[in-house]
Amino acid sequence: MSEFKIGPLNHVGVAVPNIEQACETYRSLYGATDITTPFDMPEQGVKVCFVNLPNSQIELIEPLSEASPIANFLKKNPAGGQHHVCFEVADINEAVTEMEKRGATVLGKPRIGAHGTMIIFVHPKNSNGVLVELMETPKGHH
Ligand SMILES: CC[C@@H](C(=O)O)C(=O)SCCNC(=O)CCNC(=O)[C@H](O)C(C)(C)COP(=O)(O)OP(=O)(O)OC[C@H]1O[C@@H](n2cnc3c(N)ncnc32)[C@H](O)[C@@H]1OP(=O)(O)O
Ligand SMILES: [Co+2]
Repeated sequence: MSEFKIGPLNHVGVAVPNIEQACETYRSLYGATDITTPFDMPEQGVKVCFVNLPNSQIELIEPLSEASPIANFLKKNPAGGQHHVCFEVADINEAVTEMEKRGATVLGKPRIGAHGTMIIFVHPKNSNGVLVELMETPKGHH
């Protein structure tokens, strides 16, 4: 087996029905001060922003339409919920090859994520019910 392994936790994705209200919760309930302005990622079907923390990020995601990959999740969890965890990897193509070699189901093809690097998703059935995102480490990090 190759030496491939996951790196640091980059973010925890949280699906929310209303991103502005969720930002307000992190501000007023938890005192978060560094929250980015939400922006649309139509190719991912979500509006997204980040609650920046000293050691990681919470990624808030709101569906842009019924066709969003998070639409079903929010139907089942109308108040929102923890949606995915994201680990950094050195090389996304190596990640795809190794995940598949190790028997995991990679969902779709590598695509550009919200941090500007390539991402993939691994089906929750492969990791104890947790949807896992793997993202290439941004240049200049670590
Ligand atoms: C902001 C951009 C980017 C970034 O840069 O960080 C992102 O994070 S985008 C995040 C949103 N995008 C994605 O999630 C893409 C990958 N996801 C998918 O392809 C789908 O969401 C899915 C995982 C295949 C599920 O699709 P869905 O339409 O919900 O299918 P089902 O309802 O049939 O679900 C199948 C099965 O999986 C369970 N499930 C669904 N979502 C999750 C989840 N987030 N965590 C854990 N489990 C999940 C669902 O309950 C079903 O289970 P069973 O009923 O037991 O079969
Ligand atoms: Co994400």
